[in-house]
Amino acid sequence: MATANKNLSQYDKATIPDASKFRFGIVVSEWNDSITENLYQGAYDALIENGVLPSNIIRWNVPGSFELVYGCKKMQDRMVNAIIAIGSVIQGETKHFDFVCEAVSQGIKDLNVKGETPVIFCVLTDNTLQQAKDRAGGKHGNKGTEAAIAAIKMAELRKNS
Ligand SMILES: Nc1c(NC[C@H](O)[C@H](O)[C@H](O)CO)[nH]c(=O)[nH]c1=O
Ligand SMILES: CC(=O)[C@@H](O)COP(=O)(O)O
Repeated sequence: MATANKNLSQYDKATIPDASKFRFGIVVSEWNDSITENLYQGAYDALIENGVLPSNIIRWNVPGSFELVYGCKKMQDRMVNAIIAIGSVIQGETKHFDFVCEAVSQGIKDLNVKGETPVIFCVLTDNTLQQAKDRAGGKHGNKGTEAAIAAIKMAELRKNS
């Protein structure tokens, strides 16, 4: 189902595990920070709404989405139950968009394969700034909220596995 047909901020609270004992790392790209700050706020608010203590949320910033992979790799060395990687990649004039998106998605996939701490892919890859705005608290909701819920569910899966 395309994002246009759902709201990224909607979830059934009854299906969310108790997150009060979990610790989360959030690594945030500074590129397109008008978007990434909205994504972070959506993720932070959803974690708090589901019982996570503010002191159990660790935030690090990285320059761009390409550096999310390194930042999340180092975050995996910390005592957190799950990690959220937040970025916004927007198509420019060149093929650079393709290389950044590929590197980040493959890199975060690799961290999930090789590491013990789940890393949630909260990286928007949009054709336009408007598409990014629509998915970072706009008409399609907030991808950060969706990512926080995924992080809680994956932390619970890791605990029970
Ligand atoms: N164009 C975007 C970038 N580009 C920067 C790279 O992510 C990286 O920081 C640079 O190549 C140095 O290694 N990053 C984004 O997050 N979003 C963009 O739209
Ligand atoms: C995703 C990017 O790196 C891109 O926004 C950079 O813009 P350009 O392709 O015009 O250099």
